Amino acid sequence: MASASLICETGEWKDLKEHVEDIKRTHLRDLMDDNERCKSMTVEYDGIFLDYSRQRACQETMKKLFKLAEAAHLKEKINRMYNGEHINATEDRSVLHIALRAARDAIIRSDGRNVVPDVWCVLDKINDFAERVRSGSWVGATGKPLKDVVAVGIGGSFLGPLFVHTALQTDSEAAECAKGRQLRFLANVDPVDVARSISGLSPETTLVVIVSKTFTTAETMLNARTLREWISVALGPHAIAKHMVAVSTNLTLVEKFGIDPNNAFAFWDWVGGRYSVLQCCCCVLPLSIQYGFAIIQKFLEGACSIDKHFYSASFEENLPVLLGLLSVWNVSFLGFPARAILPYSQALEKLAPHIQQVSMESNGKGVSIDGVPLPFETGEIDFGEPGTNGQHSFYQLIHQGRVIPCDFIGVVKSQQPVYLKGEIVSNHDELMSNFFAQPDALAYGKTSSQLQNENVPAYLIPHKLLAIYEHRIAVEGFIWGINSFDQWGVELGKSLASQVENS
Ligand SMILES: O=P(O)(O)OC[C@H]1O[C@](O)(CO)[C@@H](O)[C@@H]1O
Repeated sequence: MASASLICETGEWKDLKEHVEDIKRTHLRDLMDDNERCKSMTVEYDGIFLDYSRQRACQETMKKLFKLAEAAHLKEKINRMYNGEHINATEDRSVLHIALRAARDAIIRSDGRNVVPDVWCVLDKINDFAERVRSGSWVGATGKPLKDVVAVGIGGSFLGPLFVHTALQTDSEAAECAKGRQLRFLANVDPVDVARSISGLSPETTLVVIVSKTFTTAETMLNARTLREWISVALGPHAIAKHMVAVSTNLTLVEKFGIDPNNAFAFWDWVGGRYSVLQCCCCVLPLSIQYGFAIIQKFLEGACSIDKHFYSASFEENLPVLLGLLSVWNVSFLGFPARAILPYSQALEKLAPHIQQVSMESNGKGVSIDGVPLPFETGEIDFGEPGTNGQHSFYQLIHQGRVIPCDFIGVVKSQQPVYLKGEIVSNHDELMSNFFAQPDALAYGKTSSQLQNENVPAYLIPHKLLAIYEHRIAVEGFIWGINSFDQWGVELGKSLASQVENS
């Protein structure tokens, strides 16, 4: 008999299990015909419009999921996270990525200390450093401005910054700020990735930013040594001080590597590696050099808006809570383990790879946070591509092979409007026609003309999306009663790899 502390032992869980039979007797088409139900399944906050009416759920389902949230003490767990309690029990740490984007005057405590001033001290240092590099007052060993950056990191120290860079590259305001600059990423230990990351770059005009929370990750450290060699051979060992900086919690190892501690940007162990996309350094440092701090500050403000919403909105109006509960419903009750992330925006091309890590590394667990083996599966198998590319790739399986819950993400206003003479709609509206049609094709729901009459308000902005997914993943873990903030399974792989390397 599993411990009573497991969520699957509660009456609320069993009630939902029985409810599955009711839902199986319905068809999504019928659920979609119930206008009152569909209207009750839309929520809007700060320019994000969520329509979850195409989920195989009814209002009764939602009521039962809110009761499950109570049984899981969801609100208490959110409060404990925001209060800086060590909810990452296995590593005895707070989980305070919300502090990374808090307003300067906010008070967020970890172990009794308000950490927000520390965050802003680093943000101000980044702002100053980025401005010096961008303006040319910080130059390389031969006196040339550093117009190119190679960010070395892997996992959350790579996928998040890559996602944001991909989203900003085609934004006209951001692109203007980045004129004449290149930002490259080096993640894989494969020397092909090294070659690609420095192809066409000169050491004289390149700044290497080593991004590593631990400063021990084997791939990152070998890549850092490889680029250190590339710079030293071209410019001499003394050049390291001008061409390499680091972001890490481990300043001792940063200094041991040969980087001046004054050129290191510290961050804290209360930030999980994959939750660090909004980390002052992992993301903000290379991107502030590329685009300027002002653009990135908007990004932080967007995430902060979602943090406030997640903390204060009722569960019925709470975007991350609704999405997290629906994920639990799909995985643990309807038996749909996968989730497709389908942004109808090429700028969001790297959202799915990033969320894959945040979600699957957080919630792919086999024991509860108390170490009790779980009699049910947790986590989602995330995958996705931007629309309409995915429609010409894997959608067939979703249409006629399996039921796969999908996150269709649409953006009202294009970054790059194009409207050819003689075309019925603009290129962006051609894209959005598919955005509206596909969910209905899958759900046999409303016709596209009905949908187009709907008043889909303000556009999605990437940073709010990220914060929503971060908190949605935390909600899933809180409900499943697991630790979404450690990754011991991955650690095992790392230690085995170093054993193989040594042998
Ligand atoms: O930033 P670090 O310490 O180099 O770790 C890189 C990545 O490796 C992991 O620890 C395991 O994949 C991730 O959580 C992290 O983002």
